[in-house]
Amino acid sequence: MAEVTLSGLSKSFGAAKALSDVSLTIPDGAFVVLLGPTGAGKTTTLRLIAGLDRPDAGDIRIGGHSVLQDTPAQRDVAMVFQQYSLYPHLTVRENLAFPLRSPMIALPEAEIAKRVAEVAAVLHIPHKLDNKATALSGGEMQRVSIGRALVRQPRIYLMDEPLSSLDAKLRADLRIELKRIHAELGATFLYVTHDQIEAMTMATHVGVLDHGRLVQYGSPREIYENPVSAYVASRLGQPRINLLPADAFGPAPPGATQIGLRPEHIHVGEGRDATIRRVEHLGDQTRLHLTLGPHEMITLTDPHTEARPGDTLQIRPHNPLWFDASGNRIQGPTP
Ligand SMILES: Nc1ncnc2c1ncn2[C@@H]1O[C@H](COP(=O)(O)OP(=O)(O)OP(=O)(O)O)[C@@H](O)[C@H]1O
Repeated sequence: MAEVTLSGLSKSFGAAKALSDVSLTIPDGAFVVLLGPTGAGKTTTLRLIAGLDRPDAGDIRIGGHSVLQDTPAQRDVAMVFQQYSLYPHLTVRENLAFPLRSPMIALPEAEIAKRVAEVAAVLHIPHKLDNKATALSGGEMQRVSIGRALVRQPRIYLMDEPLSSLDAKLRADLRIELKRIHAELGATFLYVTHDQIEAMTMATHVGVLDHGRLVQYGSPREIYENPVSAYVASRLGQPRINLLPADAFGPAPPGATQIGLRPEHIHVGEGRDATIRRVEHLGDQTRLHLTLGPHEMITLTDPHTEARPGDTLQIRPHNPLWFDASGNRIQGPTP
């Protein structure tokens, strides 16, 4: 286990700047989730820490020691990719044991057998241990990929959307398992996901990347409740935060050009008339799609709502977020 410190990390690929001056400390035992749209630099960050790419500038320290001169194996980190990477001709048992037989680790066979059995149980694949990797479903292969990282008990786990190819049930099960492994082993995780629920439920810290820059780093709650910009605010929250012209409900604080409204910022029962366009029952939430003058918004409502498309209701903002012309957050009173 170890603290990871990135200082002034930059990386370009030709003319494309993948990371710009990223500084970030991942405390020992933290579960850090990186968020950002495609191309923001998430995978590049993981690859630099793993030693699969070299930064153009900056330093990477693990446990206080710069690892820039270390090989990937010496760094003692395990990376799980979005796409499974198994040896197809080996069985699941052999795939899981493989990292433990490398010259740098070379554990006794009895210890290997024990770790393989433990990890297979965690990932619900003990009955598949003697199958060839090619005889597995996609979800099973991905579990074996995760298992290959877990058996090693590295100092740091780097995971790049490891659950995105799995079905919803398995994803939910493995989310709980990963969180349990994190809590039990006290391991340090750096984890990339586009999945809201993974970010909110697993992260101790969230880092938001925008075009290779780290724009905010804090607890999931801080990022959700106190975003520094409209961009950050749009990264968390389902439905997504509604961004409307600042004067959509009346006077706005000086400098504000946009008002940001999450469902909890929308008070229903008084204010401006909004028309219901659609009532969307998603099982775990019921969404109202609203039209407010020329604007469209989405909010949440009671699952047993009697509301119908075409109905009108009154809404007003309640402690909304305000943003200036550059999208930066500004503090302001509720109008
Ligand atoms: N090997 C490479 N060669 C050229 N350009 C690259 C390479 N790897 C990454 N890039 C570029 O660097 C930028 C950041 O890429 P990166 O893969 O880190 O993004 P990401 O946030 O992980 O995106 P995604 O969510 O799609 O995985 C992108 O513009 C990408 O095209």
